[in-house]
Amino acid sequence: MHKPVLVIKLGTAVITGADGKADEMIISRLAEEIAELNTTYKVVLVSSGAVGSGKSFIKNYKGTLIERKAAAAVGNPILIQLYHKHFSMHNLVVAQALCERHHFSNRSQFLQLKETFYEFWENNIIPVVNENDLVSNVELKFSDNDELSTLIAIGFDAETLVICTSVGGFLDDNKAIIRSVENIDNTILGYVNSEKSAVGLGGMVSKLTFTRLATSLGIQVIMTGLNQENALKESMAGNSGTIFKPKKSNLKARQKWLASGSITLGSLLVDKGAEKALHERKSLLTVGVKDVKGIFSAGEVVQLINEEETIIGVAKVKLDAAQMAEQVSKKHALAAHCDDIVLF
Ligand SMILES: N[C@@H](CCC(=O)OP(=O)(O)O)C(=O)O
Repeated sequence: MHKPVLVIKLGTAVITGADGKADEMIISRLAEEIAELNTTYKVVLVSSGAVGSGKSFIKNYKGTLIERKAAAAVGNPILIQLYHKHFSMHNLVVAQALCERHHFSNRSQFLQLKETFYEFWENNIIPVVNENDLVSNVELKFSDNDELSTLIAIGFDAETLVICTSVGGFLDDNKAIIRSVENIDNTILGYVNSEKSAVGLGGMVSKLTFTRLATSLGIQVIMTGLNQENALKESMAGNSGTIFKPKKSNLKARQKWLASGSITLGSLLVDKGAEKALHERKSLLTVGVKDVKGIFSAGEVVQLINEEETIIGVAKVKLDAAQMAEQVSKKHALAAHCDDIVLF
């Protein structure tokens, strides 16, 4: 039986209580629901909450980056033990997958990750993913687990990404949950404020950015809370939370992976001539690159930005950021091959 991939992202505020510790009631309910969903989907859990679960072990914790790293390293095993405890009651085994950015920006590393996840599913094991905070420095961090779960959903060509949040869905100006969103247009963007939960990293702005990318690549995104019985089932049936409808996408798996690079940190500013050539399916030469931003290695995916500062696509580059910067506007070196470029 073909099982589509279902990615479920759990924000810090939905799985931890006021004391910062993981809420076992929520995890137990989740285990019950996932045991059922596991019969029809290949499930991936992306769980935040490591910092919250570990921060009480760090003296005078104030939330600096180094304290967060240490707290996450303590909190991750605590969290995974809780998942193990509650999921094993439903004969489900969990595996911990701590990811870093290069596991996504480098295609061969991503394919290794993918192979291992398929091995998990073959063995009826549920991967529980989190960022490997311990070794993620400022420049290379994911912005938050909304980003990580989106990269996973795109890379695995998921049918659905469920983002579980403490607000229970996407709210309009009257704080009422909008049930269904066809297009993330200016009206929808107008409802967003930049508030975040006190404990999480990502706010609604980040959720909407990633939701827009995922839906544009054919993935249905659902935002929901978890504090009611059958929360996942109800939201997937359209009875609670918000469903963001997917767009039709004809991109192949590799092109989707390339497109997911539009949320990486590097970018190339291309001139008008190069933009025209890209639309004629030509490769990108360094002479058409006006500026280089961010840190990236050869073989990674970066955004392509035109002179009007619009993101026009993504490219897997042949040179690293320093080499690219050295060649900018001067030489006709190959910056990205046309097969490695996806325009939006
Ligand atoms: N890796 C961090 C997750 C940070 C994060 O993205 O939190 P959230 O915005 O609540 O999903 C942790 O486990 O605490």
